[in-house]
Amino acid sequence: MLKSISSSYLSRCLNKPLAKPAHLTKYYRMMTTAAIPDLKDPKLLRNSAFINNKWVNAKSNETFVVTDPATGKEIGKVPDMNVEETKEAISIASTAFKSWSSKTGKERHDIMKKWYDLMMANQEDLATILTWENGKSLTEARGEIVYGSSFIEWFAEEAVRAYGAVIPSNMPNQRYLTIRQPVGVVGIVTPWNFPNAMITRKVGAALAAGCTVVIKPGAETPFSALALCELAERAGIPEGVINVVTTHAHVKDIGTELCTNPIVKKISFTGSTAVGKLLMKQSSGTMKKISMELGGNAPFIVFDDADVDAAVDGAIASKFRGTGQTCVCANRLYVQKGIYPEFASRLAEKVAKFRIGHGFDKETTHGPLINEAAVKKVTSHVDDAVAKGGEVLVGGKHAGGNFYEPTVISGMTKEMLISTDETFGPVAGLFEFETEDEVLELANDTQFGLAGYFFSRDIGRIWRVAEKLEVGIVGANSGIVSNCYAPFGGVKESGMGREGSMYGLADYQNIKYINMGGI
Ligand SMILES: NC(=O)c1ccc[n+]([C@@H]2O[C@H](COP(=O)([O-])OP(=O)(O)OC[C@H]3O[C@@H](n4cnc5c(N)ncnc54)[C@H](O)[C@@H]3O)[C@@H](O)[C@H]2O)c1
Ligand SMILES: O=CCCC(=O)O
Repeated sequence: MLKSISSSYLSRCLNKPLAKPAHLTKYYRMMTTAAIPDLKDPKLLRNSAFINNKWVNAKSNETFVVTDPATGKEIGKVPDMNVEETKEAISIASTAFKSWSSKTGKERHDIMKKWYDLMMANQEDLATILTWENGKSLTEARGEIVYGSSFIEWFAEEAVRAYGAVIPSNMPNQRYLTIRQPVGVVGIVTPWNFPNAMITRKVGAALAAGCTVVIKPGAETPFSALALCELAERAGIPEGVINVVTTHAHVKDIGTELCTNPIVKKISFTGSTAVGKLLMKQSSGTMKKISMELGGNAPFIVFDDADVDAAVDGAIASKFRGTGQTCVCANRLYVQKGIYPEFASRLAEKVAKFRIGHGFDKETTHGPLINEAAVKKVTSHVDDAVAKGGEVLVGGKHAGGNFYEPTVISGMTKEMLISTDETFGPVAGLFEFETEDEVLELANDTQFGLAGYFFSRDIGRIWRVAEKLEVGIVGANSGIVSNCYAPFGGVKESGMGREGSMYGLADYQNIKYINMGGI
């Protein structure tokens, strides 16, 4: 690696000082004054679990508090369900499976389409609930509702396309056919960073295939999951097809129940690689089908021949979406020597204009991190980089509460924590490189393989690099890669299975081969 450039050099490139923007210190005012918008339909804010289309409390009457990550203030309490209640939900889902799986694809399509329409009709309320519990800006939350709803629409349309095959036979008196059947009850465990879309991406495919589900949402963001249930019921989704068990204290036990209960035929998980490995191990005893959407450590490569403006915009979109808390966020930004100063200065200049604050404040571009643990992790990554010689160009400080300044660090090296560990926060660490071979080796030197990005205008290089990156998703001259039409999923320790797209339904189906003899 080459020696990093200095900030004074960058300043000269920019022809102005890279001073820290004063507005970053104003977030306290925004944080405490942001008013929570009234919901047009207050019934969407439910504070009970949802089993068999009934709103239920924990039999123990245990609850847990959900807080606004921007202020630390309580939003409300939801039931802390336990293993017994999870067993009941699984059994109810199993009963519901008989009738839901017997419906035609068109019947399932019609109900799911109504659900999609209701989500879009209630976009603003769903976004408000999402911002409140997750912290992302209202603009981003509105976008997540469109994104999340799109999976219900997409899979409603896929419900009628569960084709089988007729296979040419080698026996004159036999015919070979395949049909696709739903796997059964699915246990779904989702994280807080996309409280709507991580649920709909799984539930859309499951329901379209004819499966029924028991969902355990992230404890930080149960209200988005419950609002989806309220709309599902209004759309006519029958009793027992969608069940949500909320918990904070019993996460491990409920996870174990979902993974070991023989009625559950599939586990679909989105979250950290460590928990994914545990759930997979626990599921092996009953040989469940598995989908794992796990952690990433995405490389973002800018070659000398890139369109710099496009690369900077791509880096911002990829790195700072959700305040850096997405699994496909760029984690290591590799910039070729010839373009490094220009890219670094332009990126720093744009990041300096970000405005952190409460997600409901109109001026906020980036919300808080989810909790104190996240702040600690980001702080440790920045401190480690600085201690090992990294130079902070913008940000670099905890800004109080769960806020961390959007940060750009120059002069990263592979000895630093960020090169191996997913930061999951608003820190863009810039590594300088010289050759294509060198950067490919660096980019692939990780056990993760979810997303990888690069910017180049050389068509040969675009093919080469896209083929050589060891990831499930490539952004070639593109910083935003997620949509319902394309397959989402990783390789290596980033998981298995694909969500969304023409491939997503198959993860919730078994192929049955029928040998018809006596012909
Ligand atoms: N690949 C993807 O699609 C994707 C999407 C979002 C997040 N992620 C990853 O998720 C991580 C951040 O999310 P997180 O911190 O909430 O992850 P996490 O693994 O801690 O939690 C995810 C979910 O698992 C539950 N959980 C935690 N321990 C459990 C246990 N022992 N048994 C059963 N369930 C358990 C949590 O309550 C939550 O619902 C990052 O690594 C990120 O990359 C991946
Ligand atoms: O955080 C992971 C999911 C992000 C996405 O769907 O783009």
